Parts: sequence; structure tokens; C-alpha cells
Amino acid sequence: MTQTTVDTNANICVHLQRAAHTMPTELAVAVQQAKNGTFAYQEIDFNRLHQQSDTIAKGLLQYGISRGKKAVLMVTPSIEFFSLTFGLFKAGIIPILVDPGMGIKNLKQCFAESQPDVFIGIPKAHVARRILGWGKGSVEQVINVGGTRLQRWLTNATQLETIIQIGSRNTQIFDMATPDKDDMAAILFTSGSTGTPKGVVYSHGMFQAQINALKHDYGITPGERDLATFPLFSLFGPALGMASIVPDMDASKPITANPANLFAAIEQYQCSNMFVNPALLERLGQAGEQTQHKLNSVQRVISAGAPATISAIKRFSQMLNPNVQVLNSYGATESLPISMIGSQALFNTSDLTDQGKGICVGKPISSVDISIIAITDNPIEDWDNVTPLPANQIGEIVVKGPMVSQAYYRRLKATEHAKINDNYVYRHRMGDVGYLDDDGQLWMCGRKGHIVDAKRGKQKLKRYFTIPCERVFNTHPQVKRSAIVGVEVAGDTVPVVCIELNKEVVCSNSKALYQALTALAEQYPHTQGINRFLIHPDFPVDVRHNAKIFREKLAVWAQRKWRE
Ligand SMILES: Nc1ncnc2c1ncn2[C@@H]1O[C@H](COP(=O)(O)OP(=O)(O)OP(=O)(O)O)[C@@H](O)[C@H]1O
Repeated sequence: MTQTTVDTNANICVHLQRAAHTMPTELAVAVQQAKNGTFAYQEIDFNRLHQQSDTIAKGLLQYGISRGKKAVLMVTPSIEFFSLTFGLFKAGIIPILVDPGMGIKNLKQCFAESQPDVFIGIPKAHVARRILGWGKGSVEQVINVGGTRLQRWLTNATQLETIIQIGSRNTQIFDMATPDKDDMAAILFTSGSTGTPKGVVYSHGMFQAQINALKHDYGITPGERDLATFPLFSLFGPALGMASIVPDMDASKPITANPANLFAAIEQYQCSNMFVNPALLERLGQAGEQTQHKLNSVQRVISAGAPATISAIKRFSQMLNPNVQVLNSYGATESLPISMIGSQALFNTSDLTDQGKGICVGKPISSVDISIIAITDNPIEDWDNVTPLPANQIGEIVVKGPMVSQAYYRRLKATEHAKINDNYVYRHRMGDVGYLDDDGQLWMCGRKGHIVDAKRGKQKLKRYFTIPCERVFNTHPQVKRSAIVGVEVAGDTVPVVCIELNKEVVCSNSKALYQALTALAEQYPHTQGINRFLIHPDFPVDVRHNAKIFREKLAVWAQRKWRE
């Protein structure tokens, strides 16, 4: 490997190649298998991972899957998942990554839209593919990973072992694909919390920028060990010279994870880094509190994907050594990470959040430019026609930077609505609203599509932003969480706040609670006028984060309730 190859090739695998040369026998990936309280681990070092992914790349190409083809990858985190993904990148085949947690209907839509040429999956995925017709009409080759003899037979697919055999027969040194930084590297689907998931086109340059951010803004160094609970992030480990330790859990439903498995993996490998989403942070924090568990090796915790509550971070932090921070990251599939705030600084903002100032998501990551613009549902073609809003004014969050995606896959309308041309580089409209404060910190005030405009007939009376309103009501001890929605009453649109009760506090009288919440609303100008509440037994939320409230569903429910 020459230095020139590394510098001029935007393929993420050059980092793996480099690690294979500089630290060949160091651990790259360990995968845990838990059974009745005992743990086994499968391990692979950087050199073997590099070799194995080379072999798979050769095998895939020789098998007839040419460069530029698109391959759905539905493989659970395992050694094979890592070697396959790196193998695909090396071969120049574009992986399509979907979260199985998004549900059958959404998955079908994702496959119809992304038109995969190849389907690579575990037996369960193949059985679903065959029954539900996923990829019918576009998929030409199917490859199965793992399973029992019967399961393999049911898949009616070529086995990964066959691909490896084909690749092994070719003993020539493999030259990985050398894409340009703007070439498509992968298609990643959003979680679909505001509608149908959208395929985000990832370029090699975006992955590169994410790796840079992890190195420079998060301070990750080679030789570290990461408890990898999210498949995409776990891929960055080996690219950073950091080992990914994969615990035995269902990554698409983190809330169902067994904390004992995760604690054991951290202990076994003395993990210095953890990537956890807020749902898992909450679950692990509760378990840690019960058993007085300590995570002595952990030096850094990265939380991303959805807002984490201060109480959950505080509880979790009790397991950490003093001065170890939970780094809260803000971003979206389309652009990640955008900003970050450490837990110490976050705790100092909690009073402002409770008063309705939004959630502080910190300062921009280096090389990211954040602007706030006037809220509109229309497409904006050119940045030259936009005047950003001054500090402290709520508007749409717009971002620019090397990790910002430039388009959705085959979704012209969505691309038109989300991208703004700025001298041939596109800025991304996050679909969130918020503001920048005088210190340049970003405050999130909710999703644009969830704003409630109170109206008399068609005339707008007042605008309510979700997070600033809801956080005021959430300070009431009987409230676990709340969600504001718009309901039509006699031709007018009125704000209604749905309440999920805190089960630890008994609520004997809903009338008294509503009175107390109305009085709370009257205390702040931005919540004044809210006086309708409904108690909901259990908010519909996304499975991955257990935090993103499906407000569209709640609005329908609230409308029906109001009519009853
Ligand atoms: N730290 C954070 N604090 C508050 N909200 C966050 C944070 N991180 C992410 N989010 C929210 O999550 C969104 C990104 O989530 P993701 O990319 O998974 O897709 P989604 O928005 O849930 O799905 P879709 O775009 O299909 O509706 C952000 O736009 C923001 O609303």
C-alpha cells in the first residue's frame, strides 16, 4: 500500500487497509453470544478482516455482481456482517441499509424504491423476501448468510461460503474500487417517523467526513474499544482503528436489550467508548442503578438519534467515573453529526428547557455550518435568495458540510423540498425547527411538520412549537411525557396536549390535573391559550428510539376523542 493510494482513494476501506498494515494482530471485531448467563465471543483481527473482505469482494465480482450494482444487506451484526460490508465497499457494490424495525409495509416500499439488484440476508430475511415479494422485478442474485441446513434450503439462495470459495480461488492481490468522494457509496433509509422512510444517498466523502468528526471532535484514537450497539456506527470502529465489540442484542429494538449482556461485554474487553441511543441509555441506567454497577473502563459515551432526557443521562452517569461525559449528538440520517454537547454543559441548560426554550444540542461539529431560515413548506431553489434569521429567532434548521447528503434516492420531490443549491453544493433542510443562541449553540424546538397553528377558520391565531410547549407540561410530576397536536373544533384548529401519565405518581383526579396544567400554560407567553388536555394510556412511539412520538397517529386519536 502506498500513501498515494490512501490519499487519493475515497473508499472507506483504505482505513481498514491501513489498520491491517499498522496493527495487523490487534482486535478489530468481537461478537458476543449469550446463553443462560454465559458468554462466548467470536473475534477477528484487522489483518484477517482485511483479507476476508478482500476475498468476499473478489468472490462477489467473480460471481457476476458487477461494480455499481446495489445490494440490500439484511444481516445481523456478526463477523460476516463486517467482512461483507467492507467486501461490498471494496468491490464497489452499493449496500442498501434498512432498519428492519421500520415495519413490513415500509420495508416493501424501501425495496420498491431502491430497486436492489442483489439481496443479501439471513434466512429470516430471505423467507420474508420470498413470502412478501421484496425486490421482485429487480433482484437478480440472492445470497444467504448463516442458518441451519433447513433454513439455508428454505432461502433458495447462494450461500456466503460459496462466494468465499470462489473468491479464495483467485490468489491475485485485490485492488479495491477507487471511487471519487462524490460517488455513491451506500443508500441508508431514514426511520420514517414523519412518514415513509426516505433513501439517503451516502457518498464516500460523507463517510470520510464522519470518520474525521469522530477523530477530531469526539477524540477517538486507534486502539480503543467500542461497545457497538448500532450497526452503522459499528462499521466506523475498524475504519478508525478501534475495535467494535458487538453485544448480543436486537439492534433494531434496543429497548429489549439485556443489560447484563452489555455490561459483560464492556467488562470483558474493557471498552473505552460506548455508542448508545437514548432508549438504551435509559434501560442501562435503570439496570445499573438497581445493581450499583460501575463502568470503570468507559471514557466516553456517545448518544445520538433522538433527544435523551436529562434524568436518563444523570442516572446513567452514576455508573461512570467522574468527568466521563455523555456526548449528546444531534443529526439525522441525512446529515450526522451536526452538533454536540457534553452532559456537564447540558445539565446547565435544563432550567431553560423546562421554561420552554427548547433542547440545547450544542455547538456545530467542525466544518459544519448551521443556519436558521424563515419557516416555509415550499421548496427553496437557491441559497442566494435566502436571508438567514438572526440569533434567538426560531426558524428551520439548515446545514452545510462534508457529511451533509446531497439527495434522496429516486425521490425528486423530497430532494426538492429538502435541498438548497449553494454554488453547486446543497444545503440540507433538517425538517426541524430551532434557533442559534448568542454563543452559537443550537436549540432544537421540534419537527417542522409537527408545529401546531391555532386557527379561527382559516385565519392563523398563534403558532405552537412542540418541544418548547411540551417541556413546560413535562415538569408536572404526574406527567411522564406530553405531545401537542392540532384538533378541529367547529371549523377552528385548537391545540390539544395529549398526556402520558407518570405511572409512579397516582393521578386520582384528571380534572384537577387539567386545571394545574392550564395554570402552567398561563405562566408562559408561548403556551398561553392551551387549555385542552387528553390522557393517553401509552403513546405510539418508534421501536428504535422508543422516544419519537408518532404525533400523526396521536392527532387522529385526539380528533376522535374530542368528537366523542
Ligand atoms: N440529540 C437530539 N435531540 C433532539 N432531537 C434529535 C436529536 N438527534 C436526532 N433528533 C431527531 O431525529 C431526527 C433524525 O432522525 P432519523 O434520521 O432517524 O429519521 P427520522 O427523522 O426519525 O425519520 P423521517 O425523516 O423518515 O421522518 C432529527 O431530525 C431530529 O428531529
